Amino acid sequence: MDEQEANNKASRAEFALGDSEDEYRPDVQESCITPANIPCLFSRVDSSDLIFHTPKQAKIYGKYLFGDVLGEGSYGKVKEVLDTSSLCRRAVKIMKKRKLKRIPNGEINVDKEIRLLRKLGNENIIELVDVMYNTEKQKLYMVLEFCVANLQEMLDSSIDKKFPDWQAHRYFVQLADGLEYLHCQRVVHKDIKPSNLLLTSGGTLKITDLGVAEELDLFTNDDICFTSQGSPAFQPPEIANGDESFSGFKVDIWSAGVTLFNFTTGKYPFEGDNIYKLFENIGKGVFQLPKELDEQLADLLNQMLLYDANKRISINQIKCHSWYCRKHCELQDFIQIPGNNETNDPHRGMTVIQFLEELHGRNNDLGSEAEKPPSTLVFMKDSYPVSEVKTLRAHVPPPGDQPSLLHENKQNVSPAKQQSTARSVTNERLTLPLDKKGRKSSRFKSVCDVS
Ligand SMILES: Nc1ncnc2c1ncn2[C@@H]1O[C@H](COP(=O)(O)OP(=O)(O)OP(=O)(O)O)[C@@H](O)[C@H]1O
Repeated sequence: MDEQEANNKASRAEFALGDSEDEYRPDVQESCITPANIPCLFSRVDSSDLIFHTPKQAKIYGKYLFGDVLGEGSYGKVKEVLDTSSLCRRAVKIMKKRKLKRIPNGEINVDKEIRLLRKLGNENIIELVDVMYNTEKQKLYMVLEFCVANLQEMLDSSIDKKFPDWQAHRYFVQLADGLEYLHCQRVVHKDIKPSNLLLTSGGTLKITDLGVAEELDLFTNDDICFTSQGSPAFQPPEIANGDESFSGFKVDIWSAGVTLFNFTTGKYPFEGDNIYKLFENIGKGVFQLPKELDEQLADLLNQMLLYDANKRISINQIKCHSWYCRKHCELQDFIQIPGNNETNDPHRGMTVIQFLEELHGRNNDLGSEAEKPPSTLVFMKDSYPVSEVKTLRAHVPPPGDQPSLLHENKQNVSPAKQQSTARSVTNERLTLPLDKKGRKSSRFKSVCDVS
């Protein structure tokens, strides 16, 4: 037997297994390898257990580069996108025509939402940036300003499902501003609830989802409505009792009252095992406020959840109420925006980065540490074009190089600097009146060249 053959024999024997699946016996002779032993070498896997990880492909539609799914509603998915011309982070609601046809009033509601959002413009109302229609795929894209979270997610993530008083007050003030604007434009929202209140990374509240909103006749003096399609737990007694007509504005006041109740107690004023029981309870209008609740807050809630809509507090009166006008000390810890469970990202960073890297390459090819372009922490407000960011230090790549990209790159920043930056951001946000988030990642990005 020559040396080569001896080596082969030895290596074959190395893989001959013993009785136990994990035990291998280098001493077992080649003759011991039989077809019966083979299953021990390759454990059997059912085809249904096989998961193929096909790499995600970058997708561009129009000038938008698509990122991950942000959430899904009854009308369709909402995805994060990057406007490649302005470098603004956006959200796009994708709706299939076929699905809209199956939803009662689906197409009418979407048409109405687009029409309304196009004409509205207020800091506390979500901005519609663009609308696109793909005739081939029969899909409608509503490009919206980007928000980092909705208030329902934040409530769900907190231990007792509520906000501290001052944080609830901060959101409620913005909700009242947004509602006041809508009512001045003679628009009744009809579906105010925490999941329809979004937050930008700067902590600004945005009222969204105007799919069931109603634009009142400009030439009449009243706010009488005849239909409602809002979420049951947030509906007032006049709707639960099936009144034929009702004041639209007072419906929004009631829903905002249920929302404030939920913000501050973690509960709902009316509950029921099914919609009939729930409407029966709302219809009676009797609810309990927790005894420990702040007196002024209890008074405001009682006035917002007044059974008689004619006597229910108006938005102007809310803005003069003592709880509303009072300064609220930021004593308790605030409820932070939870991380993204899907992507395991505690900071909800930009999900388009992976696709930018796929399209333009990673920054692996950078030379030595000394040759790397400077990496700078910049304040990047999600809705501002990067060109407006004063602290941005642009690296102009040599001709022929790939274009520079926005890239999250914390490695180039010392841990001490990261920590101190995070601290100052948190403190800064705590003192800002509209700030709620207090986290660094979505606001702070580092910019480095990727070539
Ligand atoms: N502009 C946005 N920025 C970031 N996330 C958003 C934006 N708009 C919606 N989302 C998220 O996408 C998800 C789906 O929103 P969508 O408005 O389609 O449905 P919904 O209001 O949750 O449900 P439904 O439409 O059934 O009432 C939600 O989790 C919402 O927080």
